Amino acid sequence: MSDDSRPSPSAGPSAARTAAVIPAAGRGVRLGPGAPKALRALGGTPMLIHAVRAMAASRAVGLVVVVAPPDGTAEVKSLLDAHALPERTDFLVVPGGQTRQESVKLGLDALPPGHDIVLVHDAARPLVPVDTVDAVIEAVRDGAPAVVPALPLADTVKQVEPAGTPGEPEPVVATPERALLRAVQTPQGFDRAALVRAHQTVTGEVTDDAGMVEQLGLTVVAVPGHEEAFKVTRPLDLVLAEAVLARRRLNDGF
Ligand SMILES: Nc1ccn([C@@H]2O[C@H](COP(=O)(O)OP(=O)(O)OP(=O)(O)O)[C@@H](O)[C@H]2O)c(=O)n1
Ligand SMILES: C[C@](O)(CO)[C@H](O)COP(=O)(O)O
Repeated sequence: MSDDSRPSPSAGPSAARTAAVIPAAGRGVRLGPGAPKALRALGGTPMLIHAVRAMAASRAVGLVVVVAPPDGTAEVKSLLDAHALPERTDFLVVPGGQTRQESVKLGLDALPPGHDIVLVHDAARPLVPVDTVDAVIEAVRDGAPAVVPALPLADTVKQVEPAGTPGEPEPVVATPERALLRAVQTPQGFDRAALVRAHQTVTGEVTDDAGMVEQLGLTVVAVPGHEEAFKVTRPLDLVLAEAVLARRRLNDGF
């Protein structure tokens, strides 16, 4: 899986101080009918296993907490047992909640002491490269309380007055300056205490964990994301993910 000769933020005495929480409890409604999204196959292997391997590929990550569909913890444990994973990494499985926010909180609650840096990574981003994971960890180690991998946008973005009914025309009210915008990915990396405080105090709808830390008034920094860290959300994303995986296998010669 990982190249042990690669320099990594994990090489060193504090190697086990980073934990990764993987929210994997969503249904995947936008992907269409079927098993919970994280359990669906990508290149013959459940998406969740790809995401777990992506986190464990970083030598900095000593523990991975998988937040499973509430009725799927036993299945997720069996999947982790059945697939090859690095021996240096510990794994925990906990049941998730009704929202992503709840699921991340349940993962955080299960974290044992001793991990000062926490990554939160969507199971739905199975193909994030290890260099991106390491860059996020490095930026947290350098002192940022919250770090997001982010990419510039290819599309122009419009702010609209949302129509009540899907398909109805929506008045455009503003065009934010694209050069100032970024599309944010995961893993997002955190000083553990800041992330825990955010999940204890911030209420209301948020779509990512860094946004919660932002609401505490703490600094969030962006590091370069990666195009292969895209989120598998709709059926076409699955086609792209299969293609990326096929290209990797070709390049790796298997
Ligand atoms: N109650 C929830 C909802 C989402 N997630 C996780 O949060 C990540 C990002 O969410 P998204 O891509 O929106 O997944 P789903 O909620 O499954 O997708 P959908 O909205 O299409 O149902 C996914 O790894 C998903 O499993 C979670 O752990 N618990
Ligand atoms: C956390 C996230 O992946 C950052 O882009 C995203 O906000 C999750 O959104 P979702 O609608 O819950 O998939």
